[in-house]
Amino acid sequence: MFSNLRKFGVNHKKISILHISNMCCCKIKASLKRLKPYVPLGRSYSSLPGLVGNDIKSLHSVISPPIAKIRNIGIMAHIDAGKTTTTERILYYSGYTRSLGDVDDGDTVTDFMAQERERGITIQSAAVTFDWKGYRVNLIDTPGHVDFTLEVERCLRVLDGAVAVFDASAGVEAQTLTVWRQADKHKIPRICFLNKMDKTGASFKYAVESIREKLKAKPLLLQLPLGEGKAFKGVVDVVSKEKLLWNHPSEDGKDFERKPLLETSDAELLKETAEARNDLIEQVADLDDEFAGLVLGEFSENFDLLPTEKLQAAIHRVTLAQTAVPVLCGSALKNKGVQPLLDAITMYLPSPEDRNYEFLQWYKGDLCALAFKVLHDKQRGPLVFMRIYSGMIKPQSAIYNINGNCTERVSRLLLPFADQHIEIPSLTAGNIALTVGLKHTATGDTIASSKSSALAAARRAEREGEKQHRQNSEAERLLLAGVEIPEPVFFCTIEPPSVARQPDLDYALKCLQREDPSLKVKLDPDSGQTVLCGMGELHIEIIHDRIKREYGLETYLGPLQVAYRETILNAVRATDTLDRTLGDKRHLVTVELEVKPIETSSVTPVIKYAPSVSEDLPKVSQEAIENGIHSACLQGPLLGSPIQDVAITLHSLIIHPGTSTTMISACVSRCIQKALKKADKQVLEPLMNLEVTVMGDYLSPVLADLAQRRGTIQEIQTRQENKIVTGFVPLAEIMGYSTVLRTLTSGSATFALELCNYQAMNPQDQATLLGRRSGLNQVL
Ligand SMILES: Nc1nc2c(ncn2[C@@H]2O[C@H](COP(=O)(O)OP(=O)(O)OP(=O)(O)O)[C@@H](O)[C@H]2O)c(=O)[nH]1
Repeated sequence: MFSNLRKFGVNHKKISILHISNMCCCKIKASLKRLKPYVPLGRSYSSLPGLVGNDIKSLHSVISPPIAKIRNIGIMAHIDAGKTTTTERILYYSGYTRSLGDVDDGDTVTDFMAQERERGITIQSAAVTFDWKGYRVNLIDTPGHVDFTLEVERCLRVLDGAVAVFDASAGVEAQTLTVWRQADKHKIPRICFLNKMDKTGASFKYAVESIREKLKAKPLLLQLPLGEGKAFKGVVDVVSKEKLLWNHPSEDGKDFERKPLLETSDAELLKETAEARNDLIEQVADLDDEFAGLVLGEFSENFDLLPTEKLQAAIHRVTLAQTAVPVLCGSALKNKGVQPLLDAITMYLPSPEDRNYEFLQWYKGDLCALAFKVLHDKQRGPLVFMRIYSGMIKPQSAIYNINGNCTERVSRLLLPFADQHIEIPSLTAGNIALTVGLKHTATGDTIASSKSSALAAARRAEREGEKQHRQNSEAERLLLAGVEIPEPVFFCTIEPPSVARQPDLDYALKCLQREDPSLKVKLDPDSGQTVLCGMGELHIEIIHDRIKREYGLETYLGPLQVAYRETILNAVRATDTLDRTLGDKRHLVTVELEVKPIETSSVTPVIKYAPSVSEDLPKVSQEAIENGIHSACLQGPLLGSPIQDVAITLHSLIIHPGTSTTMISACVSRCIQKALKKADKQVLEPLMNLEVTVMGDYLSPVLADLAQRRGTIQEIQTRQENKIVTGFVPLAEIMGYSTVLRTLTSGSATFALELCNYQAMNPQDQATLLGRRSGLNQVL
């Protein structure tokens, strides 16, 4: 581990011990993989199909494919399942790259950010556009690391369909479960690709069973593998009863043999395939009435006569309805099975018009788009990736940002093609566009053609909402993103190299926040230092790295700290009076309130008013009171952490005429602080769901170590020769875990972490933490 990290350190000239330990997060393999220096891409790309020189006319036919022929697809998976390798093969076979990229060599197209190449993990989702057999495929590569779950969810929002890639030797892994649930939430039709069929331990049967059991999905086996592990040589197409053989393993896999199974030469295999096909037909017939009619009617006697196209059409419908998932298999690394996967993407996953987006009716053909990714390009400024749901975007035109309530101008429109971008004159519904010139649009913003168009859409949405008795606000109805941004769990201070460079740091952080809404930046009110808050150690490390690389700023990070929360254990009342004369004006407020514990798991306090207060309370005073409450709850009395699980009731409020709203807020805030100080207090710490995959031989030391980390084991399952340990562990105990786990297991274990909730610390641990924070206890 450390030798790899040192390599990283050398590459970056200077790297602190802190960063080395920060790097050691979450997924051992992720950090260990391929820390390589940045090498500019020496890849060769093909030009767009049908594009002769820069001929705009031929370009027009290329950029406006019929909507039925568009597929907006994402690839999702657990880390290391092979998303990037599969994407690389897809780009190669579709003709967009002329050579094969390799994650292990750090020269893939989608991992185009420098850090991605160095660390070998996919941080940013890059949208890539290519064609396959007359279809336009926009492919978004989603990251698999737990720190970037938000990024995955945001990308899912703009997809019409997804391919879930699995490591066939591991089946369904922790991160896939998370992403699968997110895809369920956004109702995204999926197909499964069991990758790594060439790997020792690969098991088609096991992986299919784990899809059935863990994902609670109905797998439709469209293929059977020909051999497993080293013997894997191709697949059988169950639908067409053909075998597909990649006979030359050393070659690029472009050429393969597709032969019908024959009674004479493949009797056994044909029998097995015919059985699998009959099972498939029955399964699909159970889920699709139209197909059931066909099967029970003219083909009931002999399923063999059932035309392939009819079965394919029914599988398409069932996939769209999400009542089952087609399953395919292959080995991206060994160049086997990727072309049939591409066929399946075009055949079974939906086009934009197959998806029923409710909000489209409100726009009536006007522009409606979602900005799902912002990148900062040194030459061109911010580049905003947009999914267009309806209408059209043109360069040199104005657009209206609903979230930002501002009008902006698109200067240029580009077709995203990894790190090549091709200028285009317009882009229509269903497509993914890359816009240049938008100065304020951030990731997650909804775009309309103009303010009046957005207002008209809002009115239509309101009428619809009234019909269905929905209570959403105008903005909520129109905003498409709907991605909840989780609260950060880690924070640390960040300092520029000199005070003079603070504005540069502020600018860099502002840009990075536009790209990544899960990054929070705040000012420490006591020290005046800038504080970075992120979703994980790796997240903060990457932000630090990008500031150096992209903005040329060598910044210094303070120690990484866990974001604790606080709560109270009993109800308390407090009264406070603020009496201040400023100039000739007297400001006088008296407030009496009660703070009591409730269970919400939220840092937003529940606010109540006693009837005597709520009568005749002017709106401005109410706003001032609530501002005071919210600001007081941001900093608890124990650690200065946010207060969770409280309800605040205002019992009395006396305001002297002429008192400013600022003074009302200040008095309420002070009174709450007073009440919180009187209450019995409790520190809450982030508790993580942990899944460790470890060889059986190393199980005991891993369990012993987890016990020392205050971990709770929930379950230990056996998966082939591995043990899968699931449980909970406090986040504070898991920093730098990857280094320890590696030492304990000779590098053979992997782990995944996810925030579960905030739990009360026991009195002893709390006392130790408070002692450490106040400097009284320096031992730990
Ligand atoms: N044996 C085998 N190894 C594979 C296959 N596909 C990918 N790999 C290897 O698995 C490792 C991970 O592959 P990636 O393509 O980076 O996986 P990923 O899912 O994109 O990983 P992240 O971007 O880090 O989430 C690399 O070492 C690949 O060479 C396969 O079909 N067979």
